Amino acid sequence: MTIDPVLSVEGLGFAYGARTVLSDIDLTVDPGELVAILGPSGSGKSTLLRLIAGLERPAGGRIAIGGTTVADARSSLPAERRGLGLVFQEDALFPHLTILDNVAFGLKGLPRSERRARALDALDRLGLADRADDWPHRLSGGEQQRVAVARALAPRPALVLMDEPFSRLDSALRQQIREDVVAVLRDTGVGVVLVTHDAEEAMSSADRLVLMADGRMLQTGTPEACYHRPVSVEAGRLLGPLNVVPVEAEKEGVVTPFGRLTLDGSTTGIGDLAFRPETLMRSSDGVEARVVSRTFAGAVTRYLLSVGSVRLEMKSFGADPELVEGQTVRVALRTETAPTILSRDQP
Ligand SMILES: Nc1ncnc2c1ncn2[C@@H]1O[C@H](COP(=O)(O)OP(=O)(O)OP(=O)(O)O)[C@@H](O)[C@H]1O
Repeated sequence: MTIDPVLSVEGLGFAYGARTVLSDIDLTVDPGELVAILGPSGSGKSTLLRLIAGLERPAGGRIAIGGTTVADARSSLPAERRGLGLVFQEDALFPHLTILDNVAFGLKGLPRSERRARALDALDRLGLADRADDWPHRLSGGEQQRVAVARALAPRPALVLMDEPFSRLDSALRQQIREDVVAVLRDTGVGVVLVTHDAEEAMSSADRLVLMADGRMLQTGTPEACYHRPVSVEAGRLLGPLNVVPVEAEKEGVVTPFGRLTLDGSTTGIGDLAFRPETLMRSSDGVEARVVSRTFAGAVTRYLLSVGSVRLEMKSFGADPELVEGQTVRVALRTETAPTILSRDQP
C-alpha cells in the first residue's frame, strides 16, 4: 500500500526580481515524517518554507498538500486556506490574550466549548495546561515557544512548518525544548518541515535531511547516510568537518595514504576519499602522522595532523597525553564506517 505524501514539491523555482533564489526543488514529506532543511545563511531555506506556506508565489513548479495542488506558476491558494500549522522564529504571542486564547485563536468556526477543549488539549500535550489562564509576558522564552507550537497544532493540521523555532533560546534550554517539542510532534503523527542552520539540531531531530546551498538541493537522505556518505564535499561539510584526501582508484582498490582500500562502488580514476574526524584513530600499524595542533573541547579533543603533505583532523574522546604538538604517532581509519569516494566528476 502506498501512502500519499502530505507535502509534495516538484521542480519548484523562485526569484526575487532578476535574482534566482530557488531552482529545481523536489521534496516530499510523508505523514508523520520530520524533514529538516539545512543550509547556510542565504541558501533559500526560509524562502522555500514561505512558498510552501503560501506567503510567496512560485515562478515555476508545483506544490501539493494532501494530494491537492495549492500552487503552481499560474495559481496560488492563500496561506490561510492551506490548513498548515506555522511556527516561525519571529512568532510572537498576542500580549493581550491569555495563553489559552492565544492557542484557541486559530480555531475559527468551532463552538466556543470545542475551541476551549482543543486548545487545552494542545497545551496539555506541550505540558502547559496549568498555564492556560496566564499571560504571555509571565512565561519564559522556552514556554512561549511551546505555546507557539501548541497554537500551530491546535487546529490538527497534517503538516507543520517550522522556521528556526528554537534559535532564540539559549543553548542549554534549546536542546531540552527541542527534544520535548519533537517528541510531541512525533506523538501527534503530524508531518513536519523544520528549517534550521544547526547541523546537530537537524540530525538529531529529523527522519530525513534536505541539504541546500545557493538555492539548490545538494542531497537528501537519512541523517546517518548524509553524514557518512555525502555526495559532495560541499554537502558533507554542511554536517561538520570532513577530511578530504585526493586518491587514485584502481581496479584492485583505492590507493590512499592509509594503504590500498577496497570500497563498495569505487570507480577507477582520480577522486577524493572523504571521512569524518572521528573515523581516524591511533593504531600501531597505521601510517605516520605528526601532531600539528591540539584543541581541548571538553568531552572531545580535536587534533590537526599532517600525514605526508595532507592535513587531517582527528577527533577523540578525552585528551590523549601522547598526542601533543610536534609528536609523531601512527593513525589508521576505523573499519566500522567505510569512507566515501567522491568522484571528481560529481557536481
Ligand atoms: N524580500 C527579499 N527581497 C530580495 N531578496 C531576498 C528577500 N528575502 C530574501 N532574499 C534573498 O534570497 C536569498 C535566500 O534567502 P532566505 O532567507 O530564503 O535564505 P535562508 O537560507 O533562509 O537564510 P537564513 O538562514 O539567513 O535565514 C538570500 O540571498 C536573500 O538575500
